[in-house]
Amino acid sequence: MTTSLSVAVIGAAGRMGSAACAAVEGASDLTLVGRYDAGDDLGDLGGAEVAVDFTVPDASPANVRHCVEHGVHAVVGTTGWSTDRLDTLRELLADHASVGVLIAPNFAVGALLMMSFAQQAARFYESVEIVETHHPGKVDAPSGTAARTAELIARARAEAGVGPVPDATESDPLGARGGDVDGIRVHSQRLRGRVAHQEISFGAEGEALTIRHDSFDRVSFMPGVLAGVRAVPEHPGLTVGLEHFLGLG
Ligand SMILES: NC(=O)C1=CN([C@@H]2O[C@H](COP(=O)(O)OP(=O)(O)OC[C@H]3O[C@@H](n4cnc5c(N)ncnc54)[C@H](OP(=O)(O)O)[C@@H]3O)[C@@H](O)[C@H]2O)C=CC1
Ligand SMILES: O=C(O)C1=N[C@H](C(=O)O)C[C@H](O)C1
Repeated sequence: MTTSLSVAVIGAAGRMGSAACAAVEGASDLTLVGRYDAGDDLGDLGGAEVAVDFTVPDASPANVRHCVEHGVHAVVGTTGWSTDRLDTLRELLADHASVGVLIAPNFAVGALLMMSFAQQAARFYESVEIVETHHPGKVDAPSGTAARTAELIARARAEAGVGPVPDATESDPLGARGGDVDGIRVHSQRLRGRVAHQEISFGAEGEALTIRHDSFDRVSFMPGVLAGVRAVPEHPGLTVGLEHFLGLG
């Protein structure tokens, strides 16, 4: 007899949370036992074994703390997990050794491949910049995916001994050169009609390489969310990036 894994969704009325509820309800091996939104008491999370968090950067750490302290594994898609926040979560998890938390900047398999390909390419190109495009309802910039991609590229460049990206800009009073994540320029666009898109442009003498991923619909994230839910109970401690559950990390 197969048993069903019980799942709660926090941020259930949001764009991602509502899609996650539908995905869980559509999976024969999972049972949706709770939907929570702003102002709700998370309580025992309806007896869930795994909670999924798609809320807002300022709320997610407290939600995840609540899950961990109640022995509930967590799959987190919410952005804003800075190094400090991750360190605090690691300390908390040290006291709850059986609990697993997955923080996933992007659940779309193509986005994971895009980041992996970018890491591979990073050491071969002197120049690189990232442009991310999202729907205008997004509250944070740059996207978590762009920030993570920039970190991975910067790390790969540093390991290979590649120097700074060349850039002669001396004056940029309007910030037209974009944000700087670990020395990588990141540009954010917010456009009606878009969902989640990213393009990484590499340049070297006489050539260019462009790596692009598009999520046209939030269904693109759902196989990854469900894979995270199924795998997280088997991975106690903190995992950053779904790629580590898919053999891509
Ligand atoms: N990892 C990935 O693959 C993806 C990650 N994301 C990320 O997921 C997050 C959510 O995105 P999205 O669904 O578009 O955002 P939405 O604004 O559509 O949804 C957020 C939901 O969270 C609710 N909420 C706010 N505060 C709390 C709280 N303290 N406790 C419980 N619920 C709360 C909101 O309620 P109310 O509106 O009443 O405040 C809302 O229903 C963002 O950080 C986004 O970047 C998005 C897509 C993919
Ligand atoms: O807010 C979104 O929509 C998305 N957020 C995540 C991010 O910030 O990277 C993942 C995806 O890009 C969609």
